Amino acid sequence: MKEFEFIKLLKEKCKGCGSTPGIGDDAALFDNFLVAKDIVCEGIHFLKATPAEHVVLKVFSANISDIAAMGGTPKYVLLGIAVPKAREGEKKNIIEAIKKSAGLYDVEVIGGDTASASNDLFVSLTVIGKKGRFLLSRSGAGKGERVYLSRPLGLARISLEKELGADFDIDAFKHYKMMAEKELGEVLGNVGTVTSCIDISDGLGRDASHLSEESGVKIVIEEKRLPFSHLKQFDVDKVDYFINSGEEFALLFTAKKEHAVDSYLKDNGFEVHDIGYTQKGSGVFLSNGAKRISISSKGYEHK
Ligand SMILES: Nc1ncnc2c1ncn2[C@@H]1O[C@H](COP(=O)(O)OP(=O)(O)O)[C@@H](O)[C@H]1O
Ligand SMILES: Cc1ncc(C[n+]2csc(CCOP(=O)(O)OP(=O)(O)O)c2C)c(N)n1
Ligand SMILES: [Mg+2]
Repeated sequence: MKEFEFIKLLKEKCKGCGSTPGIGDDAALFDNFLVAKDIVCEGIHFLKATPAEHVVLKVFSANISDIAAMGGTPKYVLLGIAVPKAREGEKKNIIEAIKKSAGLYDVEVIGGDTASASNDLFVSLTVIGKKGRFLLSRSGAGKGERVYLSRPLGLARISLEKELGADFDIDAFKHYKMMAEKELGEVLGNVGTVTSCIDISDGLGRDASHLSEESGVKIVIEEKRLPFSHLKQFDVDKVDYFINSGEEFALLFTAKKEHAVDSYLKDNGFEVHDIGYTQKGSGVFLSNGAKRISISSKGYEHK
């Protein structure tokens, strides 16, 4: 049973547990507080050889990103960590990295849990944030809206492949340094015209498909609108790397064209990209002239 089937079954079984709204969005909402949790595991999100300080920043970014995707402001985190013997010498660096990451995102570490681990390092956060004026969800997109992306995608995958041994001229640890869109998320949660939002953790295709499914609309990404200049120096299939790069922590969101959210954001210092539109139907498609291909499953899913 893979990740999304597991979550679907769990959601069915846990229906009626009393929390509103519960499983299904980037964070849950309780009394104007947003709560989210993400874990990173050795061998899955990072390697045995990866310095722990990079791992710590990644787990912060993944969690802060979920609050940004709901239009909120992250405030507090609880940190869970299990450190294996082999990383004993890294413990002081880990503490420094926690302090630095919390400072970068202006959140306070208010608790957590610490354990030893037999072999692998695990780090997890629970993040608590304040709701913005408007709650952004995966389910609010309507048909006939524009689809916006906060920044170009692809470099996280290229740098991950470099860490895994590929010969790219890029920092092998860049994918640990992809920062969450904290400030943009706060702005999006206050404009009032953003209809839905999700962060890019698995990849554009798969994350757009979560938004498409939850909102009940088809999403069409227009290839000619995708910004590719950041991938110029890399000898890769630019479209594939753009739509199939996870752990980017960019935001994908929708709004009606007449609300000109992109111009408003530009006036406020955020240059976002208008990459496509929604329409009646289902699925996520990449269009290039008359050609349309399904990209709903382009991205990462845990086994
Ligand atoms: N083990 C779990 N127990 C309860 N809820 C879960 C679990 N794993 C995932 N979820 C919930 O399922 C939804 C989708 O999870 P995920 O795809 O990991 O979202 P995200 O990319 O925001 O972390 C979220 O609402 C998340 O809280
Ligand atoms: C060693 C290693 N292999 C593969 C990856 C790529 N990778 C691992 S998990 C993941 C997707 C995002 O992780 P997930 O736990 O699903 O985050 P969430 O969607 O819950 O925020 C990606 C792209 C990696 N970072 N490191
Ligand atoms: Mg998650």
